Amino acid sequence: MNAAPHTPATVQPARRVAFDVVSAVSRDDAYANLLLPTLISRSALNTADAGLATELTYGTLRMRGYYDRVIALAANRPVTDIDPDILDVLRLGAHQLLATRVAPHAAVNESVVLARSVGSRSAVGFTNGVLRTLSRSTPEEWKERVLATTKTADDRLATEHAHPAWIVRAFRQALAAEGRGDEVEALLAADNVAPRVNLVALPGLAELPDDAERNRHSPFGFVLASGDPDTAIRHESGRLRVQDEGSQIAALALSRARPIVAGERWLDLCAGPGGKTALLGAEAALAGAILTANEVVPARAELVRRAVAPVPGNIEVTELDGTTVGEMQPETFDRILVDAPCTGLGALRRRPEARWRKTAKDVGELTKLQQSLLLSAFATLKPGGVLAYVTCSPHLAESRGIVLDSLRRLGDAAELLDTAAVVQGFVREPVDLGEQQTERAGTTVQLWPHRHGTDAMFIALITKV
Ligand SMILES: C[S@@+](CC[C@H](N)C(=O)[O-])C[C@H]1O[C@@H](n2cnc3c(N)ncnc32)[C@H](O)[C@@H]1O
Repeated sequence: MNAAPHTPATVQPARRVAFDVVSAVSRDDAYANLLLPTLISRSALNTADAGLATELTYGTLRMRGYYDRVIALAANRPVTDIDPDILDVLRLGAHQLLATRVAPHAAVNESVVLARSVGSRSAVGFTNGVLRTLSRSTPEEWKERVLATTKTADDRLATEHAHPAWIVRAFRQALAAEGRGDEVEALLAADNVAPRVNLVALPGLAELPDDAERNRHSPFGFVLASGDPDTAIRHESGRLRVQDEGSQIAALALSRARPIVAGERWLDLCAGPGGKTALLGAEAALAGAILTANEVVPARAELVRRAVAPVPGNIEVTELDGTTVGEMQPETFDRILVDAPCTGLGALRRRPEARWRKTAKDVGELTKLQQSLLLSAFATLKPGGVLAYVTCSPHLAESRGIVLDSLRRLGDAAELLDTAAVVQGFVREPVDLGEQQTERAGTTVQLWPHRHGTDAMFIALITKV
């Protein structure tokens, strides 16, 4: 057997953690953002090792599709013919060799030790051989070779930026709808850069800290120039929260759609885990509105209760199926947020494995639920009230498609508001929204990671005539 000389005897703890997470994601559909912190703490990794484990895990999961194409070339066989555990070892090794500063001999040797702990003797030799082949060419040479095997322009983009081709097509269509189809590559690249931790200071409840670097658009959003976000959040007992800037803009689009009259009743129909509820609750409390939150999954409803604990106003949290609320409580609320369950294609930069888990089929199933939640919300909206339909997906079927279909079904009873004008009215800097498509004088808003530095949130404000 030709295992490398000087191979360490045991698997380094950071690499063990990274492998355990990557393989649990491949095998058991585990969520890396939940499992990784658990395993880091169980293995008592120091800060440097925790950083290494995080980088190896997230980098490998994010670029998995690309690494598989490289591995197939280096191994001279399809990755489906490779033992799943060994394939995960190779993916971690490929990430170290192609995208990190880990010394090539260390990347190969550590991978061989890992392979020995999970595979047969022949698998150890195979791992050694494939990674040595890989280490003999530069990352640029591998990229050239892999891209030479692609057949279409979209396949090339999908391969280079490690996105499934159906997602590339969906992104291109959504960008083309606003005359910006040529931005698709910038969007794919933005998805591969982990964003800094973004926070919100709940209005009326917390001040921006001294070392806050303010968000470009959200009046309450910031990142910390220095210091640890967790410490700042603990210090402010939840009045500072982690929240993407796009989510803040979506919640504020509803609360700022028109002046608030004291005593208004608001509903957050799909509230879990409660990020937007907390911001809406703070806005409601400032103006004397009464917020109810609803979330059908009990464990997530519990997270909403925790999220709103620091917010005044006794926010009630119910656990109803949102699709039934319209029938049960007709014409009850003045403002409603429908932050619908969606594919989450707008938040891929924060969920590295999500792109490989979703399929085009998920879109069809979700649109049925989205449509019925929107129609139920419209039924529980008072005449003259405002509803915000929001998704963290730019897929046209989940965003504009649902809105246009609902407007068609609701006829003269519903009107799309000028959502873009509402958003431009409260943001700190004007938002570049591309070409606006108007629908009976109304507009929608689509935010983008590459253009706005936010998740790709979609927002449509609808009123009941
Ligand atoms: C996109 S998430 C909401 C995120 C939340 N607004 C926030 O900012 O933290 C959608 C939520 O809708 C919930 N949901 C799914 N089906 C539902 C239904 N039929 N009725 C109410 N909530 C539902 C999901 O459990 C999930 O928590």
